[in-house]
Amino acid sequence: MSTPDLMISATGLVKRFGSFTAVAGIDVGVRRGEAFGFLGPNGAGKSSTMRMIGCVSPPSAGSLRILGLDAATHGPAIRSRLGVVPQQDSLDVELSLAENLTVYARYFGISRQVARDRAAELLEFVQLADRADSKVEPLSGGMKRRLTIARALVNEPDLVLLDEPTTGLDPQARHLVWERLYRLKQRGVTLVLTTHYMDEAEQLCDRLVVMDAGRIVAEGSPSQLIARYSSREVVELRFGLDDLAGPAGAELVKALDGLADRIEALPDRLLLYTDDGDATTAAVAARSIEPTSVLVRRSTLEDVFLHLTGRTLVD
Ligand SMILES: Nc1ncnc2c1ncn2[C@@H]1O[C@H](COP(=O)(O)OP(=O)(O)OP(=O)(O)O)[C@@H](O)[C@H]1O
Repeated sequence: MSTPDLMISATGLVKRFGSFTAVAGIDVGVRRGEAFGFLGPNGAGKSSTMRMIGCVSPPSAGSLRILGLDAATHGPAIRSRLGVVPQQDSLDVELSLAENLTVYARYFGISRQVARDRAAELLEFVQLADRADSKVEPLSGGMKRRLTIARALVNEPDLVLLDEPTTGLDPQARHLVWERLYRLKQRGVTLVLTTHYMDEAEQLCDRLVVMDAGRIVAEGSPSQLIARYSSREVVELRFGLDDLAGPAGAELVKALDGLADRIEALPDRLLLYTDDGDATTAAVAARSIEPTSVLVRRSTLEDVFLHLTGRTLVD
């Protein structure tokens, strides 16, 4: 791929805090128009990576080019062309929704009239037009998030960075944010987001990297990752906690030997990775094993993460 098509190009990117290495040498290439995700648990190094990409935190080592420019030498020029949605909303609660956008627009040298028009358009886009003149304070978490997204679009960026865009939101509010982000992508905007929600990554990302302890442990589209690191289906067998603790749990796993490609033991359930969930369920029953419940589902990125790291994404 030619360099102009790469919105972000990182090679051997490192972030150290004193003797601690938060990002341990990662290579990333993000193409124009795609939605790219960093998926990983808390502490994986996602935010540290995003802050380097946002040119607010200098890399400790490695090379980083954003929009074709060197992040080390062109920070202000890059920042002026990015949209940033930080993990914590930093809205001015004293101002109205529209004023939050117009005041922010001034940082980019956008004229008052253009800022006013753009604010009206963006509030329409995030479905908050009817509250343009209300104060921010009483808004719900989901509305504040949408307003923060609108604010990030004030300078008409080609590249928007979103750090955990829906953390802390209820399911309905999350879906609304996903839907707006999807529309943004349809308009040709490149989205880069971090998340520790596998469903968010599956919904939004064309391509993603799975991060753990500062490193990239896998890369691909959600379906490629699932095909590569998991089976088509998963049979979840739930048992009482006592059934799975210690030797009893080990006995159970042994009793299931040969029924699945792979078995993962979690504190409250066993996961059987298989291409035919119903056949596996029948085979379990034939061995007179009696879990408290059985669920057959398709594999998700959560299963990919579990396979790669031996841990679940969300505790
Ligand atoms: N300013 C800092 N000084 C020291 N350590 C830091 C600093 N910022 C982050 N870290 C550490 O670096 C590691 C990676 O943090 P980071 O915030 O990048 O992870 P994350 O994947 O974004 O997780 P989260 O979802 O919790 O934000 C963590 O162990 C964190 O404690």
